[in-house]
Amino acid sequence: MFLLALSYTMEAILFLYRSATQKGWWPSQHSLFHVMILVLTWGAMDLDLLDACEPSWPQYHRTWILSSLFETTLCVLEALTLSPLQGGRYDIILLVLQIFRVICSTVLGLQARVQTRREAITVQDDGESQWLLANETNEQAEENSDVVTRERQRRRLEEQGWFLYIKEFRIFLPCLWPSGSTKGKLCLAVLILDLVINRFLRVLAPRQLGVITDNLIARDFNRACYEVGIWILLPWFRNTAGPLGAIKSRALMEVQNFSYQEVCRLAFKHVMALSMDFHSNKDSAEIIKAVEQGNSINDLAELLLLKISPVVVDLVVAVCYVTSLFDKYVAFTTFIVGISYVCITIKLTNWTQPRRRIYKEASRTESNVVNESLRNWQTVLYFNQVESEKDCYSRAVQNSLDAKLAYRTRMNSGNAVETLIMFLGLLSASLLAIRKISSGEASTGDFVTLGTFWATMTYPLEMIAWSHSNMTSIFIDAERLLQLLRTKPSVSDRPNSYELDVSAGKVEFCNVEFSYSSTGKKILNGINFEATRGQTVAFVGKTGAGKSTLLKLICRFYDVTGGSISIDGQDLRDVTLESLRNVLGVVPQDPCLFNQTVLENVRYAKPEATDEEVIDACKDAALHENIISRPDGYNTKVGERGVKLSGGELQRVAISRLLLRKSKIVILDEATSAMDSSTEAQVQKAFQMLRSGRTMFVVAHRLSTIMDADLILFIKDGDIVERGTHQELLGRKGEYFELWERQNGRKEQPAIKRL
Ligand SMILES: Nc1ncnc2c1ncn2[C@@H]1O[C@H](COP(=O)(O)OP(=O)(O)OP(=O)(O)O)[C@@H](O)[C@H]1O
Repeated sequence: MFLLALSYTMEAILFLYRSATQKGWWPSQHSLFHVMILVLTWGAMDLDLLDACEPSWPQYHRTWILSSLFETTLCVLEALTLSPLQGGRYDIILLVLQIFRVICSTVLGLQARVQTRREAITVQDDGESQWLLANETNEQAEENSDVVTRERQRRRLEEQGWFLYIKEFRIFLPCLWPSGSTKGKLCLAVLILDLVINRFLRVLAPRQLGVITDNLIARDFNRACYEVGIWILLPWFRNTAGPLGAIKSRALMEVQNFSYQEVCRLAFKHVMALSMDFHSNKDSAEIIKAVEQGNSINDLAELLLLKISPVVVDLVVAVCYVTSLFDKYVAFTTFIVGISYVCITIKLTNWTQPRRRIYKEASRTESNVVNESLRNWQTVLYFNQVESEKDCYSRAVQNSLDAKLAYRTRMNSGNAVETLIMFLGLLSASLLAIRKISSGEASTGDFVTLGTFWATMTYPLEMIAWSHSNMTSIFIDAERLLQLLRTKPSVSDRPNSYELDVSAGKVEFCNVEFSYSSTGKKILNGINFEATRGQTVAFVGKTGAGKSTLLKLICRFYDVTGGSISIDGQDLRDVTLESLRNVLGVVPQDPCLFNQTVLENVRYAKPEATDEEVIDACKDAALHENIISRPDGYNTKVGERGVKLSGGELQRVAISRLLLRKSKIVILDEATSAMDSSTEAQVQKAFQMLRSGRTMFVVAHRLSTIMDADLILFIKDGDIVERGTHQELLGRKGEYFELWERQNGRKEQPAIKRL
């Protein structure tokens, strides 16, 4: 850095000395460009470094690479203009100084690159471990929350720059590349071909206008008419309604459809595979929104293929073409205006982004508020809170509108600055071109060509800047989906997991301990018992004792934190989740139904079941009469989550599913709690039939329903405090006996403390 500064000082002294002694005080055109480059180089570096509160290696990397590019350009220009005859001592010293600076900035750029990579590896390790930590210890409903993760991603973007940030999105690559589809590949080839043809057409159209102007000035009208014909034809070819445009649109649609489908599939599959701790901690509206916004990643295909890659080609072509028309100075002006435009636009976009984030957040909150209120409509009415909900929603809408206004204001200011740069650029290029025409080195037609071509040249520049801001938006929208995809399920198949083989149906709990990661509180403390085929094990105890948790562990919604659960000697953690869930039949505490017909809901348990099988299952579950009494019978729609059914009917639909599926291991979590006693008695009969040949686990508060269980476990604060059959437990006269007596009215219920 010190050497570079020294070289610049020496150069400044030389420049002043030479101007004063050899060529007078008026600097040459070449010297002016020289100064311009210096200002731009250091301007760009300062902009980048000053922008960050704490400059980091990626920023040094960017600035040195930029500096090295500018210096190399300058050096080449210097070498080209230096003729051996004219080149005096000072010019040669100047050239040597420039070569020195090229070497210095390149070395510094490479060093910064190495440091950037090192930092990246450290941060990645850190990130990975945090994710793994998150999954293994499952610490975080909160830490894993959107706000924290988004904030961390935003910080990473600021600290590491775009390159490393974009790298994180590589998991979307398979969705964008149609590897398995010949049609998709063909469409990509069409798009690439269109790009190549378009590059030629972009230059030919302005050139044609110049040729027409020259012909008109030369009064060669016949030739001018012919050239006009070609001139009209060229834009038509390029037009979206032209033949090329139509083919391209079709191919683009295919590619976009492919990526859209792939992203949706990937997101859905991943979210469905996530574990219960994730689903119980996340707001489903938030997840849906994330998947929806993640679809904007599809636009990436279009952006990368059709917007960014052609821009580089267009810029090179523009510089070469303008050089051939006028000279390297006009071309260089174009180039410099382009670079400044892009740099400043990127800076302005970064300046606008925080407001965009706030706006997005506010609009998400707005949709969450309305979602929550609608979902809890009944609760709102019970507590007469319509007014307060309305106020809350109005506030959310107002916040969203304010945030939108702030974002749009910043965006418009940025646009004004960008347009100003382009106007100034056009002005300088036109003045330089007029100088060439006045000296007879270029024709009037060339000026017309430049004017028309400027619009063509500015388009790629605008496209780079637009792509940057658009890409920022795409990535921000996709951030949420990225978080989801990076969240690994806390319960998943182990690398060597195998298919569960159930023969004796022996389920064994061996010193099982468990605590939910979100609270860390121990729920189960060393549970031991076993059950074999044909046996029914019932869990009883006070609410919150840990009964449902035991059932969730059999389903492996969570992994035990101590001890083990096995089925026929196979540890649940070693078998595949799919094979485990294939042998389980569950009636949960709060069954959920799809908003479909009763028939479809029951058949969900066994898609290949015939209508007769479904009806038989419903009859066994004492549901048949209720269904046929409805006008649409089995085709009655049950409403969202089954709201059109009573609590008892809902439970019976769930029981019908279970009876239809005939699983080897049956789990009933207060399956009949919402039924009247006569319906319950009918359902119990069905359970009696189901018992034989199956291992059954039952949680029940009404002890009369589990009296004939082979083993009753009384759970208290995560421990089995009593075990045995109904008669044995009654004989023990312990906690179970007390509960039984209370339920049968022979003992007083504990007094409810009055407030
Ligand atoms: N997802 C969860 N995260 C954290 N704690 C939980 C979670 N689910 C349950 N708990 C807690 O674990 C304890 C045991 O809950 P569990 O549902 O197993 O009780 P239970 O005996 O089935 O109660 P009930 O008879 O009321 O259904 C309770 O204190 C409960 O608050």
